Amino acid sequence: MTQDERTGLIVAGGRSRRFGDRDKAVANLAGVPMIRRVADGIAPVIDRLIVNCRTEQVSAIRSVLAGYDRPVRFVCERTPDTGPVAGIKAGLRTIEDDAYTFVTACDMPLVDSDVVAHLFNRGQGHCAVIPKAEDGRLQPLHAVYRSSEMVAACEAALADGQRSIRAAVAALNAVIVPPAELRTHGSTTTFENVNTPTALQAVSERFE
Ligand SMILES: Nc1nc2c(ncn2[C@@H]2O[C@H](COP(=O)(O)OP(=O)(O)OP(=O)(O)O)[C@@H](O)[C@H]2O)c(=O)[nH]1
Repeated sequence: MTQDERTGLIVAGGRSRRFGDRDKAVANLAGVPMIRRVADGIAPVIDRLIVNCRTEQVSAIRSVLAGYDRPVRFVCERTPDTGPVAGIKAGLRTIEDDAYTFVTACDMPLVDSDVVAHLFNRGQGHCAVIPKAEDGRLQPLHAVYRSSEMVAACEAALADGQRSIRAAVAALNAVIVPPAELRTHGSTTTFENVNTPTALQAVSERFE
C-alpha cells in the first residue's frame, strides 16, 4: 500500500439498540443492505475497504459485501463494545502511518462520493479534514484522517477515559470544511444517519 492510496473505514461494531433487535448494518434499505450502500457509495473514491465490527458480525457483513469491487478486510477488536473511537483506532492501526482514510459509520447510506473526494483532496498535507453539517455540527464520523495522528488522538482519548469521537478529534489540528463549501461539490444529505426503523423507512422511500 502506498501513501497515495485511499482507504475507506466503516465502523460497524455498535449494538444498534435504537434499531431494535437487529443489526442495522445489514438491515434492508430499499433492497440493499445498509452497509453495502455505504460501501458502494464510497467505492468510486477508495482503493480498499476496512470494516471494523464484532467477530460475530463478520459472516453476515462479508456476505452482503460479496462481489464488492475493492479489496475488503475485516478488523475486530479483542474487546468489543469499547466504542467507535476504539474501532477507528483498531482499523487505522492496520494501515500505513501516512495514508489517508475516509472514516464513516455503517448507518450513513446517503454518503456522497463527490463530498468524500473533496475531503480527500482537502486533506493533502493535513492530519484531518472534518466537515460540518448544515446545523453546524462537526461530523467526525464522516471525515478523512491521516493514520498516525488519528491513532494517537484515539489512544489519548481512550487513555483519558473518553469514548466520544468528538473528544478524540478535539486535539487534532484539523481542517474544518463548512457546509457551504461542501454544497459546491455534492449534497450535505451525505451526513444523514439511520438509527431507528422509522428513519430506515423514511430513507428507503427516497430510493423508491
Ligand atoms: N467498533 C465499534 N463500533 C461502534 C461501537 N459503538 C458504536 N459503533 C459504531 O459507531 C457508529 C455510530 O454509532 P451509533 O449510531 O450510536 O450506533 P450503535 O451504537 O450501533 O446504535 P445505538 O445502540 O442505537 O446507539 C455505528 O456505525 C456503530 O456501528 C463500539 O462499541 N465499537
